[in-house]
Amino acid sequence: MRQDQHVSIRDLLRGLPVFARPLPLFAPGDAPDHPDDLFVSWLGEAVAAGVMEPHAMTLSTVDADGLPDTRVLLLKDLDDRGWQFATDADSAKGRQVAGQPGAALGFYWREQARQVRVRGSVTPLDRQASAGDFLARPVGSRVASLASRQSEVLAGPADLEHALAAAEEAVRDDPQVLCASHTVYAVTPVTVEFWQGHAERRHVRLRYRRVGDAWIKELLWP
Ligand SMILES: Cc1cc2nc3c(=O)[nH]c(=O)nc-3n(C[C@H](O)[C@H](O)[C@H](O)COP(=O)(O)O)c2cc1C
Repeated sequence: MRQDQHVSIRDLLRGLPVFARPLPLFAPGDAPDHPDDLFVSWLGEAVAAGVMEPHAMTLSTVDADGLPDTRVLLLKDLDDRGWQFATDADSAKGRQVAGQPGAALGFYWREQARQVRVRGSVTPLDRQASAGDFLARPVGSRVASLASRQSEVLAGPADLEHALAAAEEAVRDDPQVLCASHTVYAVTPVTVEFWQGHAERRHVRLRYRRVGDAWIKELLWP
């Protein structure tokens, strides 16, 4: 990169507005005792505010060499079993969580300058739950999962086309066919942090920390 290009990119980045819009207020004193309840309430507010894909979240994991990795996934459910996502157990992330179950989730709802961070450990749900999740997906998604060797090197588009055609046929022959590697995982949190951005950087941070069966709420310096 040339020096003059670098200067103009830096100027571009530093000139971009941040949080220059009306933002919601967050009164942490009124927050519920359980982080899931606050998440559900914030998610509802994100949906109402028109946030695109508010259920999209980063999942960060660590590989066998201790190198972090991250990617975006969809949150599929949230209940007593944890914060759930579905993916291929043979994918990079599937192998990473099998070796090192520590993981983090991150949501960013830019329209509201809200961030939610979850840290905890990942465990697969039982085969029945994963099978049920798989069969509930639209046929195109099932075909794509059956065809995919997610995260492996793809030699060329033709290989994908062949795999998709074979998967389509398999689903036509047996609409109940399962994808053995399709797995629902649950993150059991140890901390969940809610962050409300503020134009003058008076951000509000509320962290829930699990102690035994209880949740401790604490404010954090922004
Ligand atoms: C908005 C969005 C939603 C996604 N949802 C999923 C998902 O639910 N499950 C999944 O396996 N990949 C999903 N992906 C693709 C992943 O980001 C990623 O490319 C893929 O899972 C392979 O990741 P890996 O190689 O680290 O295992 C999504 C991507 C985006 C941008």
